[in-house]
Amino acid sequence: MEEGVLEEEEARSVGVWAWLSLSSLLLGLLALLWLRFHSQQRNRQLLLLLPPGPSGLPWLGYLPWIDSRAPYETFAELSRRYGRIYSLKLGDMLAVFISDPQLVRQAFSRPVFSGRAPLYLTHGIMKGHGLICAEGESWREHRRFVMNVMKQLGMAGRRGASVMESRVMAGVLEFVHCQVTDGGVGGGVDLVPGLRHCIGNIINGVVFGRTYAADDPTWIWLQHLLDQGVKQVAVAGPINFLPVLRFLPSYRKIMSFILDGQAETHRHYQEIIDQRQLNLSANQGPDYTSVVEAYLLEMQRRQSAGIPPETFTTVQLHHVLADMFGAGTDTALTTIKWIVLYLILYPDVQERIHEEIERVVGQLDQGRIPCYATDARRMPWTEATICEVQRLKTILPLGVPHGTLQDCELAGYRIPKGAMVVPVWWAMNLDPTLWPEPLQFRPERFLEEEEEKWRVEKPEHFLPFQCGRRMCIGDDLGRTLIFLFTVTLLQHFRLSFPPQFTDYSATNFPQPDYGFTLVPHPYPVALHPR
Ligand code: HEM
Repeated sequence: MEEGVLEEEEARSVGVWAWLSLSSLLLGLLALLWLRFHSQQRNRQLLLLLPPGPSGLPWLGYLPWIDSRAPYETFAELSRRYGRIYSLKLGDMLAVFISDPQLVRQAFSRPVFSGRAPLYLTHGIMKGHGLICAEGESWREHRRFVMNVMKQLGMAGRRGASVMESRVMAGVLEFVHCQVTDGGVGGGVDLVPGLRHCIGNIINGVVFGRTYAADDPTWIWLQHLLDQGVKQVAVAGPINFLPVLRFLPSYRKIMSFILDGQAETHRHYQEIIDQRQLNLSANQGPDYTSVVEAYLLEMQRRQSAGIPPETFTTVQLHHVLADMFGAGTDTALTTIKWIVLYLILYPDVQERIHEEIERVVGQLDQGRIPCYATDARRMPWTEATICEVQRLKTILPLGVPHGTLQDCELAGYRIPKGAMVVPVWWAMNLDPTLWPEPLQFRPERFLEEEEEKWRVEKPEHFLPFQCGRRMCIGDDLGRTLIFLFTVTLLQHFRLSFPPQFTDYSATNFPQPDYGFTLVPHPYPVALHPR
């Protein structure tokens, strides 16, 4: 009996040993295969060539050949010469330019392309803080968090419209009423100050949970910083690739403007944060109505759960707020400036939109205001016109560049770690193989006719908010804002140039200004009440 048990145990332990040896053998084999695969991949990558492209000068690279007023034209021209992917040196940095939407999609969906290029302004000044300049775990956590907050604020509440849409509509109505009471009717007015104030305040509401009066000195100063900051950052462009330039007197002035502005802004943000903190403590509730409140609640939650405050810090909060304000205000404002310009240049398109407004929203005296969630899909001409302006006058003609986190391969070429990857939207959005007669303004290209009704059809290669892992997180807010401004403005006014203004025609345009975004040359607007 005992012998039987011993034999059985012996057999079992032999079985266990055999099983263990077999599994270690298998694991060893797998590890070997994995190592072999990766070294093959690595060797393969080392054998691959960089994308083709023009050579440049030592130390400067291709910088001397770039058109400083319109760099997007230089890079689009090179796309036509070298094809859908090319590379060149900017100072010390390798830059890879892509002008094929499929390839942009393919690259930007991969984690290895989700970094930001190591530019002096993003890495040297912003130090990778915030959202736009961040990489790695801090970026992932903050992106997830802010996207969730934007979703919550964008959801319809118990009383119908979402916090977001109500805020947008309040800003739009303030803007339109200012135009009526300021006497801009019939004569020429500059819409930009009013637009900047109202769009800025919409973003302020979402980001900071507060708005400013138009004559508030702090707000005037913040708007000046945004306006000038965008221009100065563009002028400081070469510093990104040749940081040593910052010691030259002309650049030193720009750098101190940027750095002093940043320090002052963060000081002001801290006052808002302290105020929000007091409000939260008084309300004692888990609800928030702005990004800043949501962030403070998250910091509290992490503290009570004993999570080390490594990424959700006050410094991060300052940068996230600045990123949201900057990214949201400038892009939406610039898009609306282009839309108004095209509506004036193409009165027949303006009239079609007005017909849609009358049919779907109704005349002004009927008193209804437009609603993005319900009206947009019933107003295809309006939607198509907005898309066509976004295509033809791409406000970010070189997108927002990414950076590579590791050596990798794309389209059969080697892309080294730390390269800047630039989508050349200026070339893609004007590519005749994607958009027939690309220089023509034709909203119909976004429309399909179905049972005598128009339907908006956006091709896959239309990507104004870019795509993939870093795609814009304010796209919904941006679309809502642009739609509601356009529709409400046209519900109130017919737009034209004042008779004496002849700087623009459909075929003759003054050169746009290029800073961070592509901005139309200023123009006055005559507002004719409907
Ligand atoms: C017409 C309006 C807008 C346009 C055309 C636009 C476009 C873009 C583009 C092209 C990017 C780069 C995406 C990438 O790197 O792949 C971006 C990123 C971003 N946008 Fe927008 N945007 C608009 C409105 C907004 C608004 C309203 C907000 C928020 C208030 C916002 C917040 C951001 C942020 C935080 C990022 C950085 C995302 C990241 O790096 O992960 N944007 N936007």
